Amino acid sequence: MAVTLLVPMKPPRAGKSRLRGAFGVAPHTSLVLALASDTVSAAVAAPGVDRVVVVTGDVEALATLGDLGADVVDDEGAEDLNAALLVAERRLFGPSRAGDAVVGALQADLPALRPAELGRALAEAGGRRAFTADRHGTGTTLLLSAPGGPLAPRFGVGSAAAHAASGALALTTSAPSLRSDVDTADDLAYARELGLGTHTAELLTQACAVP
Ligand SMILES: Nc1nc2c(ncn2[C@@H]2O[C@H](COP(=O)(O)OP(=O)(O)OP(=O)(O)O)[C@@H](O)[C@H]2O)c(=O)[nH]1
Ligand SMILES: C=C(OP(=O)(O)O)C(=O)O
Repeated sequence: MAVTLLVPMKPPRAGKSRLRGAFGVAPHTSLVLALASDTVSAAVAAPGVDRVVVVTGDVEALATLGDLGADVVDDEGAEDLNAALLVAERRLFGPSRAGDAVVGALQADLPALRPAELGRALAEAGGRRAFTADRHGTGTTLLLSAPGGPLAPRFGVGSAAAHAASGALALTTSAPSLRSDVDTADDLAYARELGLGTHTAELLTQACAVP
């Protein structure tokens, strides 16, 4: 079963506004890129993942994610996150989603992500449309289609309940690193306890070293 993971991202200067200043003097774009670099590196290495595709309105600003093994594609001016995912799904698989490929959406702010935990979630889904809720139980960090089926994303406030209501299976595998997206400074502290990936850890060290 081939799994392609879409990783939606606003242009880095615009995204993750709630984290502005959380890394002291580090530029905001560096912070957004570090979080995404750790996410992409782990996703590319996860068992069962064939392809990782970053979907964004600013391909140029995120080109370095290509060096980590992701493809970076334009969201064609999509108006929001769900629309950007639909644009990429259509672009990669065509309008009818023929074949048995699984498409997923993975949040770009999972700096503690462990490849094995993502692999366990894919294995538990086992070809069913499924999702992982974030550690608060309200948001969604990963949504997977059934083979050949539509992703039908419902990201946004209360997305875990929305995905469950749409018939997606709530995965129960213990995967703290997959559930720990970083929207706030508190989330960053939590991910730090789990163990940050090298890009985010190094940026944090540099930011703290500057008086
Ligand atoms: N390509 C694309 N990605 C988006 C869009 N809107 C949100 N995203 C991305 O989807 C993910 C989750 O979105 P949000 O939780 O709203 O995150 P955010 O807007 O970056 O963060 P805040 O500004 O703190 O709310 C983030 O990686 C966003 O950058 C969009 O219109 N297009
Ligand atoms: C958009 C979502 O993510 P976040 O927690 O980053 O706002 C979501 O969980 O649906």
